[in-house]
Amino acid sequence: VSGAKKAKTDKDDNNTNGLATCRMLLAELEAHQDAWPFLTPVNHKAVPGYRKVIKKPMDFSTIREKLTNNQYLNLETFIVDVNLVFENCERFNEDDSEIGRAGHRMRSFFDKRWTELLK
Ligand SMILES: Cn1cc(C(=O)NCCN)ccc1=O
Repeated sequence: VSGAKKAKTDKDDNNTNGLATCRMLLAELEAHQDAWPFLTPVNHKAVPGYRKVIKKPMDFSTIREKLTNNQYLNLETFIVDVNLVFENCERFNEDDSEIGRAGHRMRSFFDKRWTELLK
């Protein structure tokens, strides 16, 4: 019947909610040589001012945890968290610093990859 709704299963291989794409993108971010500042949560005890300045900390291991716990509805909600990593980095670090430059390189890598994958 034309109106019959297709039952959604996790075997839904047309990747409708983009979670396979999220897994692929996160694996590439984690493997990138410039990922080191972003792999784990910033240690706010070791980084003065971080907790006060950055209201919504985010890092790749937290994103991995959320993905594993099925907390991302779709690619869009995943991209919001990845962009939060880079926004926090730009807010807290000088552009002309090791971590600032790593953040810019990671952001341009990510932008290029997800736009390629979505085409
Ligand atoms: C993203 N970010 C990371 C650090 C950091 O120290 N990371 C640990 C590296 N081992 C400090 C400030 C910051 O914005």
